[in-house]
Amino acid sequence: MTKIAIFGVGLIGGSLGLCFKGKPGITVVGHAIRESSAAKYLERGVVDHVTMSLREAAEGADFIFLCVPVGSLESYVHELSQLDLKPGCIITDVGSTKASVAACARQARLGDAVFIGGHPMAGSERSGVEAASLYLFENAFYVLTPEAETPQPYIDKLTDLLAYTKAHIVHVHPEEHDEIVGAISHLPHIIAVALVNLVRGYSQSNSLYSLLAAGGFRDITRIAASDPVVWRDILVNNRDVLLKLLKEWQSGMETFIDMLENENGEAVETAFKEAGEFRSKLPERRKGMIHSIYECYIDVPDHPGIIGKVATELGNSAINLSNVQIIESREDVPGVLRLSFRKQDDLDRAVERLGEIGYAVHF
Ligand SMILES: NC(=O)C1=CN([C@@H]2O[C@H](COP(=O)(O)OP(=O)(O)OC[C@H]3O[C@@H](n4cnc5c(N)ncnc54)[C@H](O)[C@@H]3O)[C@@H](O)[C@H]2O)C=CC1
Ligand SMILES: O=C(O)C(=O)Cc1ccc(O)cc1
Repeated sequence: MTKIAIFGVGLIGGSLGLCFKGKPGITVVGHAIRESSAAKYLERGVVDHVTMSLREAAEGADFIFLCVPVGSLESYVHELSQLDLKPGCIITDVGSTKASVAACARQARLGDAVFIGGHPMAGSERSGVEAASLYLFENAFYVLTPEAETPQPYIDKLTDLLAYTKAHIVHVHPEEHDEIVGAISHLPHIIAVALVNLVRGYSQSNSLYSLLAAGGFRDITRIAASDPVVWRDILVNNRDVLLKLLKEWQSGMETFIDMLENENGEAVETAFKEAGEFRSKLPERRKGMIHSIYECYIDVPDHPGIIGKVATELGNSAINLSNVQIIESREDVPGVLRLSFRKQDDLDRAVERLGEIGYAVHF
Protein backbone atom coordinates (compact mmCIF):
# COMPACT_ATOMS: atom_id res chain seq x y z
CA MET A 1 0.00 0.00 0.00
CA THR A 2 1.07 3.58 -0.60
CA LYS A 3 0.60 5.51 2.61
CA ILE A 4 -0.24 9.20 2.35
CA ALA A 5 -0.12 11.24 5.54
CA ILE A 6 -1.92 14.59 5.67
CA PHE A 7 -1.09 17.15 8.32
CA GLY A 8 -3.71 19.92 8.51
CA VAL A 9 -6.92 18.33 7.28
CA GLY A 10 -8.76 21.54 6.39
CA LEU A 11 -9.98 22.97 3.08
CA ILE A 12 -6.84 22.00 1.15
CA GLY A 13 -5.73 18.94 3.15
CA GLY A 14 -9.28 17.57 3.17
CA SER A 15 -9.68 18.15 -0.57
CA LEU A 16 -6.41 16.30 -1.27
CA GLY A 17 -7.65 13.50 0.99
CA LEU A 18 -10.81 13.24 -1.11
CA CYS A 19 -8.71 13.07 -4.29
CA PHE A 20 -6.50 10.23 -3.00
CA LYS A 21 -8.88 8.21 -0.81
CA GLY A 22 -10.22 5.04 -2.35
CA LYS A 23 -7.69 5.04 -5.20
CA PRO A 24 -6.06 1.65 -5.88
CA GLY A 25 -3.35 0.74 -3.38
CA ILE A 26 -3.64 4.01 -1.46
CA THR A 27 -4.37 4.54 2.19
CA VAL A 28 -4.79 8.07 3.56
CA VAL A 29 -3.99 8.92 7.17
CA GLY A 30 -5.00 12.27 8.62
CA HIS A 31 -3.28 13.91 11.56
CA ALA A 32 -5.63 15.67 13.98
CA ILE A 33 -4.66 18.11 16.69
CA ARG A 34 -8.01 17.77 18.49
CA GLU A 35 -10.15 14.72 19.21
CA SER A 36 -13.27 16.49 17.96
CA SER A 37 -11.50 17.11 14.62
CA ALA A 38 -10.52 13.44 14.33
CA ALA A 39 -14.16 12.37 14.44
CA LYS A 40 -15.08 15.06 11.92
CA TYR A 41 -12.46 13.90 9.38
CA LEU A 42 -13.79 10.33 9.47
CA GLU A 43 -17.39 11.49 9.33
CA ARG A 44 -16.61 13.72 6.34
CA GLY A 45 -14.88 10.73 4.71
CA VAL A 46 -11.72 12.60 3.70
CA VAL A 47 -9.26 10.07 5.21
CA ASP A 48 -9.16 6.32 5.90
CA HIS A 49 -7.62 6.64 9.36
CA VAL A 50 -6.94 9.42 11.84
CA THR A 51 -4.30 9.71 14.50
CA MET A 52 -3.33 12.43 16.93
CA SER A 53 0.24 11.16 16.99
CA LEU A 54 2.57 12.94 14.59
CA ARG A 55 4.96 10.00 14.71
CA GLU A 56 2.25 7.44 13.93
CA ALA A 57 0.99 9.54 11.00
CA ALA A 58 4.45 10.00 9.50
CA GLU A 59 5.78 6.50 10.19
CA GLY A 60 6.06 4.43 7.00
CA ALA A 61 4.47 7.18 4.90
CA ASP A 62 5.40 7.30 1.22
CA PHE A 63 4.06 10.84 0.92
CA ILE A 64 3.59 13.50 3.58
CA PHE A 65 1.43 16.52 2.74
CA LEU A 66 1.82 19.52 5.01
CA CYS A 67 -1.45 21.46 4.70
CA VAL A 68 -1.21 23.65 7.78
CA PRO A 69 -1.06 27.47 7.80
CA VAL A 70 2.20 28.87 6.40
CA GLY A 71 3.42 30.02 9.83
CA SER A 72 3.38 26.42 11.11
CA LEU A 73 5.09 24.76 8.13
CA GLU A 74 8.63 25.15 9.40
CA SER A 75 7.90 23.62 12.79
CA TYR A 76 6.34 20.59 11.05
CA VAL A 77 9.41 20.20 8.81
CA HIS A 78 11.56 20.42 11.91
CA GLU A 79 9.49 17.83 13.80
CA LEU A 80 9.56 15.47 10.83
CA SER A 81 13.33 15.79 10.65
CA GLN A 82 13.49 14.30 14.17
CA LEU A 83 11.71 11.12 13.03
CA ASP A 84 12.87 8.01 11.23
CA LEU A 85 11.00 8.56 7.99
CA LYS A 86 10.63 5.84 5.37
CA PRO A 87 13.57 6.03 2.92
CA GLY A 88 12.35 7.68 -0.27
CA CYS A 89 9.47 9.41 1.51
CA ILE A 90 8.36 12.56 -0.31
CA ILE A 91 7.44 15.49 1.91
CA THR A 92 5.50 18.23 0.19
CA ASP A 93 3.43 21.20 1.33
CA VAL A 94 0.60 23.32 -0.06
CA GLY A 95 1.55 26.67 1.48
CA SER A 96 0.71 29.88 -0.37
CA THR A 97 4.33 31.03 -0.07
CA LYS A 98 7.28 28.94 -1.11
CA ALA A 99 10.63 30.66 -0.43
CA SER A 100 10.76 30.26 3.37
CA VAL A 101 9.63 26.63 3.50
CA ALA A 102 12.06 25.74 0.69
CA ALA A 103 14.92 27.39 2.63
CA CYS A 104 13.88 25.57 5.81
CA ALA A 105 13.73 22.19 4.07
CA ARG A 106 17.16 22.81 2.48
CA GLN A 107 18.62 23.19 5.99
CA ALA A 108 16.69 20.34 7.61
CA ARG A 109 18.22 16.91 7.96
CA LEU A 110 15.60 14.82 6.28
CA GLY A 111 17.71 11.69 5.88
CA ASP A 112 16.51 9.68 2.91
CA ALA A 113 13.34 11.72 2.59
CA VAL A 114 13.01 14.46 -0.03
CA PHE A 115 11.14 17.76 0.21
CA ILE A 116 9.37 19.21 -2.84
CA GLY A 117 7.42 22.43 -2.25
CA GLY A 118 3.93 22.72 -3.70
CA HIS A 119 1.06 25.18 -4.04
CA PRO A 120 -2.27 24.32 -5.62
CA MET A 121 -3.52 27.55 -7.20
CA ALA A 122 -7.10 26.83 -6.24
CA GLY A 123 -9.09 27.37 -3.13
CA SER A 124 -11.78 29.57 -1.75
CA GLU A 125 -12.64 32.04 0.97
CA ARG A 126 -14.05 29.11 2.96
CA SER A 127 -11.94 27.05 5.32
CA GLY A 128 -12.00 23.85 7.34
CA VAL A 129 -12.68 20.28 6.31
CA GLU A 130 -16.38 21.13 5.89
CA ALA A 131 -15.43 23.10 2.77
CA ALA A 132 -13.26 20.32 1.27
CA SER A 133 -14.16 19.25 -2.24
CA LEU A 134 -13.11 16.45 -4.57
CA TYR A 135 -13.23 18.90 -7.47
CA LEU A 136 -11.32 21.79 -5.90
CA PHE A 137 -8.17 21.33 -7.98
CA GLU A 138 -9.71 20.13 -11.21
CA ASN A 139 -8.14 22.07 -14.12
CA ALA A 140 -6.34 24.40 -11.74
CA PHE A 141 -2.61 25.00 -11.87
CA TYR A 142 -0.57 23.23 -9.20
CA VAL A 143 2.85 24.80 -8.66
CA LEU A 144 5.80 22.60 -7.68
CA THR A 145 9.10 24.16 -6.65
CA PRO A 146 11.71 21.38 -6.90
CA GLU A 147 15.34 22.28 -6.29
CA ALA A 148 17.93 21.82 -9.05
CA GLU A 149 19.26 18.87 -7.01
CA THR A 150 15.89 17.17 -6.50
CA PRO A 151 16.20 13.77 -8.20
CA GLN A 152 13.84 13.53 -11.17
CA PRO A 153 12.28 10.18 -10.09
CA TYR A 154 10.92 11.90 -6.94
CA ILE A 155 9.43 14.74 -8.97
CA ASP A 156 7.88 12.17 -11.31
CA LYS A 157 6.48 10.16 -8.41
CA LEU A 158 4.81 13.22 -6.86
CA THR A 159 3.56 14.37 -10.28
CA ASP A 160 2.03 10.94 -10.90
CA LEU A 161 0.23 11.02 -7.55
CA LEU A 162 -1.04 14.56 -8.14
CA ALA A 163 -2.69 13.36 -11.35
CA TYR A 164 -5.56 12.32 -9.04
CA THR A 165 -6.23 16.03 -8.39
CA LYS A 166 -6.72 16.61 -12.15
CA ALA A 167 -4.65 19.78 -11.76
CA HIS A 168 -1.98 20.96 -14.22
CA ILE A 169 1.50 20.86 -12.76
CA VAL A 170 3.85 23.80 -13.36
CA HIS A 171 7.36 24.27 -12.01
CA VAL A 172 8.29 27.70 -10.68
CA HIS A 173 11.27 28.94 -8.70
CA PRO A 174 10.23 29.60 -5.04
CA GLU A 175 11.24 33.32 -5.01
CA GLU A 176 9.62 33.98 -8.36
CA HIS A 177 6.49 32.18 -7.13
CA ASP A 178 6.25 34.46 -4.09
CA GLU A 179 6.60 37.62 -6.20
CA ILE A 180 3.90 36.52 -8.60
CA VAL A 181 1.36 35.32 -6.03
CA GLY A 182 2.11 38.47 -4.01
CA ALA A 183 0.69 40.52 -6.89
CA ILE A 184 -2.12 38.27 -8.10
CA SER A 185 -3.34 36.79 -4.82
CA HIS A 186 -1.94 38.36 -1.67
CA LEU A 187 -2.25 42.06 -2.61
CA PRO A 188 -5.88 41.56 -3.79
CA HIS A 189 -6.71 40.04 -0.39
CA ILE A 190 -5.25 43.10 1.38
CA ILE A 191 -7.17 45.48 -0.89
CA ALA A 192 -10.43 43.56 -0.37
CA VAL A 193 -10.04 43.62 3.41
CA ALA A 194 -9.10 47.32 3.50
CA LEU A 195 -12.09 48.20 1.34
CA VAL A 196 -14.55 46.16 3.40
CA ASN A 197 -13.23 47.69 6.59
CA LEU A 198 -13.56 51.20 5.13
CA VAL A 199 -17.22 50.57 4.31
CA ARG A 200 -17.73 48.77 7.63
CA GLY A 201 -16.65 51.99 9.35
CA TYR A 202 -19.17 54.10 7.38
CA SER A 203 -21.92 51.54 7.92
CA GLN A 204 -21.63 51.89 11.68
CA SER A 205 -23.32 55.28 11.43
CA ASN A 206 -25.45 54.63 8.33
CA SER A 207 -26.98 51.21 7.66
CA LEU A 208 -27.66 52.14 4.03
CA TYR A 209 -24.02 51.33 3.23
CA SER A 210 -24.46 47.61 3.83
CA LEU A 211 -28.01 47.59 2.53
CA LEU A 212 -26.96 48.99 -0.82
CA ALA A 213 -23.62 47.16 -1.08
CA ALA A 214 -24.08 44.81 -4.01
CA GLY A 215 -22.68 44.02 -7.42
CA GLY A 216 -19.18 45.40 -7.82
CA PHE A 217 -18.57 45.65 -4.09
CA ARG A 218 -19.47 42.02 -3.56
CA ASP A 219 -17.51 40.91 -6.65
CA ILE A 220 -14.24 42.35 -5.50
CA THR A 221 -14.60 41.64 -1.77
CA ARG A 222 -15.53 37.92 -1.64
CA ILE A 223 -11.98 37.06 -0.63
CA ALA A 224 -12.17 39.45 2.35
CA ALA A 225 -14.11 36.63 4.07
CA SER A 226 -11.03 34.33 3.95
CA ASP A 227 -9.63 32.65 7.04
CA PRO A 228 -7.88 35.20 9.33
CA VAL A 229 -5.18 32.81 10.61
CA VAL A 230 -4.31 31.43 7.17
CA TRP A 231 -4.02 34.97 5.78
CA ARG A 232 -2.20 36.40 8.78
CA ASP A 233 0.49 33.82 8.14
CA ILE A 234 0.63 34.37 4.36
CA LEU A 235 0.91 38.15 4.55
CA VAL A 236 3.49 38.17 7.34
CA ASN A 237 5.52 35.52 5.55
CA ASN A 238 5.51 37.34 2.20
CA ARG A 239 5.97 40.78 3.76
CA ASP A 240 9.04 41.86 1.73
CA VAL A 241 7.23 41.28 -1.56
CA LEU A 242 4.04 42.85 -0.22
CA LEU A 243 5.69 45.97 1.17
CA LYS A 244 7.12 46.67 -2.27
CA LEU A 245 3.77 46.03 -3.93
CA LEU A 246 1.86 48.16 -1.40
CA LYS A 247 4.18 51.10 -2.09
CA GLU A 248 3.45 50.76 -5.80
CA TRP A 249 -0.24 50.47 -4.99
CA GLN A 250 -0.01 53.66 -2.91
CA SER A 251 1.54 55.48 -5.81
CA GLY A 252 -1.20 54.14 -8.11
CA MET A 253 -3.81 55.59 -5.72
CA GLU A 254 -1.97 58.91 -5.67
CA THR A 255 -2.18 58.97 -9.45
CA PHE A 256 -5.96 58.61 -9.15
CA ILE A 257 -6.06 61.40 -6.56
CA ASP A 258 -4.14 63.64 -8.99
CA MET A 259 -6.49 62.78 -11.85
CA LEU A 260 -9.54 63.71 -9.79
CA GLU A 261 -8.02 66.83 -8.25
CA ASN A 262 -7.17 68.01 -11.75
CA GLU A 263 -10.50 66.81 -13.18
CA ASN A 264 -8.48 64.81 -15.69
CA GLY A 265 -11.33 62.72 -17.12
CA GLU A 266 -9.23 61.75 -20.10
CA ALA A 267 -6.64 60.05 -17.85
CA VAL A 268 -9.41 58.24 -15.94
CA GLU A 269 -10.86 57.03 -19.23
CA THR A 270 -7.44 55.81 -20.38
CA ALA A 271 -6.89 53.94 -17.10
CA PHE A 272 -10.22 52.11 -17.51
CA LYS A 273 -9.52 51.38 -21.20
CA GLU A 274 -6.07 49.93 -20.48
CA ALA A 275 -7.35 47.86 -17.56
CA GLY A 276 -10.34 46.63 -19.54
CA GLU A 277 -8.20 45.58 -22.48
CA PHE A 278 -5.78 43.63 -20.30
CA ARG A 279 -8.56 42.03 -18.27
CA SER A 280 -10.56 40.95 -21.30
CA LYS A 281 -7.51 39.09 -22.56
CA LEU A 282 -7.04 37.16 -19.31
CA PRO A 283 -7.92 33.52 -19.84
CA GLU A 284 -11.29 33.08 -18.14
CA ARG A 285 -10.52 30.35 -15.66
CA ARG A 286 -13.03 29.27 -13.13
CA LYS A 287 -10.90 27.28 -10.71
CA GLY A 288 -7.81 27.90 -12.82
CA MET A 289 -9.09 26.24 -15.97
CA ILE A 290 -6.45 26.26 -18.64
CA HIS A 291 -8.61 25.46 -21.63
CA SER A 292 -9.97 28.26 -23.74
CA ILE A 293 -13.50 29.03 -22.75
CA TYR A 294 -16.30 29.94 -25.10
CA GLU A 295 -19.04 31.94 -23.47
CA CYS A 296 -22.38 33.55 -23.97
CA TYR A 297 -24.85 35.33 -21.71
CA ILE A 298 -28.58 34.86 -21.65
CA ASP A 299 -31.32 36.97 -20.13
CA VAL A 300 -33.50 34.82 -17.94
CA PRO A 301 -36.02 35.66 -15.26
CA ASP A 302 -34.49 35.36 -11.80
CA HIS A 303 -36.59 32.47 -10.48
CA PRO A 304 -35.91 29.02 -8.99
CA GLY A 305 -35.31 26.17 -11.42
CA ILE A 306 -34.14 28.30 -14.31
CA ILE A 307 -30.58 26.94 -14.30
CA GLY A 308 -31.89 23.37 -14.34
CA LYS A 309 -34.20 24.21 -17.22
CA VAL A 310 -31.40 25.71 -19.36
CA ALA A 311 -28.97 22.90 -18.48
CA THR A 312 -31.56 20.21 -19.30
CA GLU A 313 -32.36 21.86 -22.61
CA LEU A 314 -28.66 21.88 -23.58
CA GLY A 315 -28.14 18.35 -22.24
CA ASN A 316 -31.05 17.08 -24.34
CA SER A 317 -29.28 18.47 -27.40
CA ALA A 318 -26.00 16.76 -26.31
CA ILE A 319 -24.34 20.15 -25.84
CA ASN A 320 -21.53 20.00 -23.32
CA LEU A 321 -21.88 22.86 -20.82
CA SER A 322 -18.75 23.41 -18.71
CA ASN A 323 -20.01 26.09 -16.35
CA VAL A 324 -23.02 28.20 -15.44
CA GLN A 325 -22.77 31.39 -13.45
CA ILE A 326 -25.39 33.85 -12.27
CA ILE A 327 -24.10 37.38 -12.77
CA GLU A 328 -24.79 38.87 -9.37
CA SER A 329 -24.17 42.45 -10.42
CA ARG A 330 -27.53 42.45 -12.20
CA GLU A 331 -29.41 41.73 -8.99
CA ASP A 332 -32.44 43.89 -9.55
CA VAL A 333 -32.89 43.47 -13.29
CA PRO A 334 -33.89 40.30 -15.16
CA GLY A 335 -31.29 37.66 -14.27
CA VAL A 336 -28.35 37.08 -16.53
CA LEU A 337 -26.69 33.68 -16.82
CA ARG A 338 -23.19 33.19 -18.11
CA LEU A 339 -22.82 29.87 -19.92
CA SER A 340 -19.35 28.49 -20.60
CA PHE A 341 -18.30 25.82 -23.05
CA ARG A 342 -14.97 24.21 -23.82
CA LYS A 343 -15.56 24.02 -27.57
CA GLN A 344 -16.60 26.58 -30.12
CA ASP A 345 -18.95 24.01 -31.61
CA ASP A 346 -20.82 23.58 -28.28
CA LEU A 347 -21.19 27.35 -27.99
CA ASP A 348 -22.48 27.67 -31.56
CA ARG A 349 -25.04 24.92 -31.07
CA ALA A 350 -26.11 26.34 -27.68
CA VAL A 351 -26.67 29.79 -29.18
CA GLU A 352 -28.77 28.27 -31.93
CA ARG A 353 -30.83 26.06 -29.59
CA LEU A 354 -31.40 28.77 -26.96
CA GLY A 355 -32.42 31.21 -29.71
CA GLU A 356 -34.89 28.67 -31.07
CA ILE A 357 -36.60 28.33 -27.70
CA GLY A 358 -36.85 32.07 -27.25
CA TYR A 359 -33.95 33.18 -25.05
CA ALA A 360 -32.10 36.43 -25.79
CA VAL A 361 -28.46 35.44 -26.20
CA HIS A 362 -25.60 37.98 -25.81
CA PHE A 363 -21.81 37.75 -26.16
N1 LIG B 1 -7.45 28.65 1.43
C1 LIG B 1 -7.06 28.51 0.20
O1 LIG B 1 -7.83 28.80 -0.71
C2 LIG B 1 -5.68 27.99 -0.08
C3 LIG B 1 -4.79 27.75 0.94
N2 LIG B 1 -3.54 27.29 0.66
C4 LIG B 1 -2.61 26.99 1.76
O2 LIG B 1 -3.05 25.77 2.33
C5 LIG B 1 -2.75 25.72 3.72
C6 LIG B 1 -4.00 25.35 4.49
O3 LIG B 1 -5.00 26.31 4.23
P1 LIG B 1 -6.54 25.93 4.33
O4 LIG B 1 -6.74 24.51 4.01
O5 LIG B 1 -7.26 26.98 3.62
O6 LIG B 1 -6.77 26.16 5.90
P2 LIG B 1 -7.80 25.45 6.87
O7 LIG B 1 -7.95 26.36 8.05
O8 LIG B 1 -9.01 25.02 6.15
O9 LIG B 1 -6.99 24.15 7.32
C7 LIG B 1 -5.83 24.23 8.12
C8 LIG B 1 -5.70 22.95 8.90
O10 LIG B 1 -4.49 22.96 9.62
C9 LIG B 1 -4.73 22.52 10.97
N3 LIG B 1 -3.64 23.00 11.80
C10 LIG B 1 -2.62 22.24 12.21
N4 LIG B 1 -1.75 22.95 12.93
C11 LIG B 1 -2.25 24.19 12.97
C12 LIG B 1 -1.79 25.38 13.58
N5 LIG B 1 -0.67 25.43 14.27
N6 LIG B 1 -2.55 26.49 13.45
C13 LIG B 1 -3.71 26.45 12.75
N7 LIG B 1 -4.17 25.33 12.14
C14 LIG B 1 -3.43 24.22 12.26
C15 LIG B 1 -6.11 23.02 11.27
O11 LIG B 1 -6.68 22.28 12.32
C16 LIG B 1 -6.81 22.77 9.94
O12 LIG B 1 -7.26 21.43 9.87
C17 LIG B 1 -2.15 27.08 4.05
O13 LIG B 1 -0.76 26.97 4.10
C18 LIG B 1 -2.57 27.97 2.90
O14 LIG B 1 -1.65 29.00 2.69
C19 LIG B 1 -3.15 26.97 -0.60
C20 LIG B 1 -4.01 27.16 -1.65
C21 LIG B 1 -5.34 27.71 -1.47
O1 LIG C 1 -10.83 32.29 -3.13
C1 LIG C 1 -10.01 32.63 -3.99
O2 LIG C 1 -10.34 33.12 -5.07
C2 LIG C 1 -8.58 32.44 -3.74
O3 LIG C 1 -7.80 33.33 -3.96
C3 LIG C 1 -8.18 31.10 -3.25
C4 LIG C 1 -6.73 30.94 -2.96
C5 LIG C 1 -6.25 31.30 -1.72
C6 LIG C 1 -4.92 31.11 -1.42
C7 LIG C 1 -4.09 30.59 -2.38
O4 LIG C 1 -2.80 30.42 -2.09
C8 LIG C 1 -4.54 30.22 -3.62
C9 LIG C 1 -5.88 30.39 -3.90
